[in-house]
Amino acid sequence: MSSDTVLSLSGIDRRYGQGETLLAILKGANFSLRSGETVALVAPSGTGKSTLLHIAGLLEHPDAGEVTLGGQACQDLSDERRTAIRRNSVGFVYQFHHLLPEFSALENIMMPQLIAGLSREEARERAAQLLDYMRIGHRGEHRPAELSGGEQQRVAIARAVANAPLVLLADEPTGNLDPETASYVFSALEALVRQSGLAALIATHNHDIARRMDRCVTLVDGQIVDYQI
Ligand SMILES: Nc1ncnc2c1ncn2[C@@H]1O[C@H](COP(=O)(O)OP(=O)(O)OP(=O)(O)O)[C@@H](O)[C@H]1O
Repeated sequence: MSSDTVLSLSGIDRRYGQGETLLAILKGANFSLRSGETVALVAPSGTGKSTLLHIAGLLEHPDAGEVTLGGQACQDLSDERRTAIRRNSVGFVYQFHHLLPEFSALENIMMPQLIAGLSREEARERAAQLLDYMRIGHRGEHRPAELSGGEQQRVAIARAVANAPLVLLADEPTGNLDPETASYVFSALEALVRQSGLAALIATHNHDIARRMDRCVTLVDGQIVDYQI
C-alpha cells in the first residue's frame, strides 16, 4: 500500500442470503484511494455499489477481507472503535439527504462537529462558512422541509465534510435531482472536494459526472476494475 493511500479494500467478500438464495456480491474485491484523488464508481443497478460504499465506510462488515482507513486496519476493531474512526475519517452523502427534520440547516451541519467535541461557537462558525461556500448562507436557519431538493443536498454535502474527513463516500449524490440542479449541486460538491483536497469515491449512473473524476472504476463479477467512459 502506498504511503498516500487513505482508503484500501483488500480481498473483500460480501454475500447475502444462503443456499439457493445466496448472492455473492463482492468476491475478493480490491481497491485503493489516494489522498486527494476522486474516483467514480459506475456500475449497473444491483451490482453492489452501495454495499461497497457501506463496507468502505465501516457501516457494514465484509465476510472476508480488510478495510484500511488512514493507515488503520479496521476489520478486527471493536464496534466502538470503528464508529470513532468512521466519525473522524469518513463523510457520507446519500441520494436522499437524510438531514434531521427538526433541526435547521446550520444545526444539521453543526451536529457531527458537536459529537466530535467542538464547542458550539466553533461548530457554528464552520457550519456558516460551509453554507456560504455552498451559496446558501442565507438559508441557515431554515429546516430541511423549507429548502428545495438542491438546497437540501448542498446542506447534506456540507454536513458530510464538516469534520474534515479523510474520505468522502457518496452514493448517487445527485440521483434524486433534475439534470440542471444535479449539475449545479455536483459542481458545488466537486469544488468543495478539490478545494479541501479530500479523497472521494462517488457512485453515480451519470457519465457526465463520472468523467469529471480523476478515474472511474466499475464492478464486474464482484471485482472492482478500471473503467473507461
Ligand atoms: N441486506 C441485504 N440482504 C439481502 N440482499 C441484499 C442486502 N443488501 C443488498 N442486497 C442485494 O445485493 C445486491 C447489491 O445491492 P446494492 O444496493 O449494493 O447494489 P447497487 O449497485 O448499489 O444498486 P443500485 O444502483 O440499484 O442502488 C442487490 O441484488 C441487493 O438486492
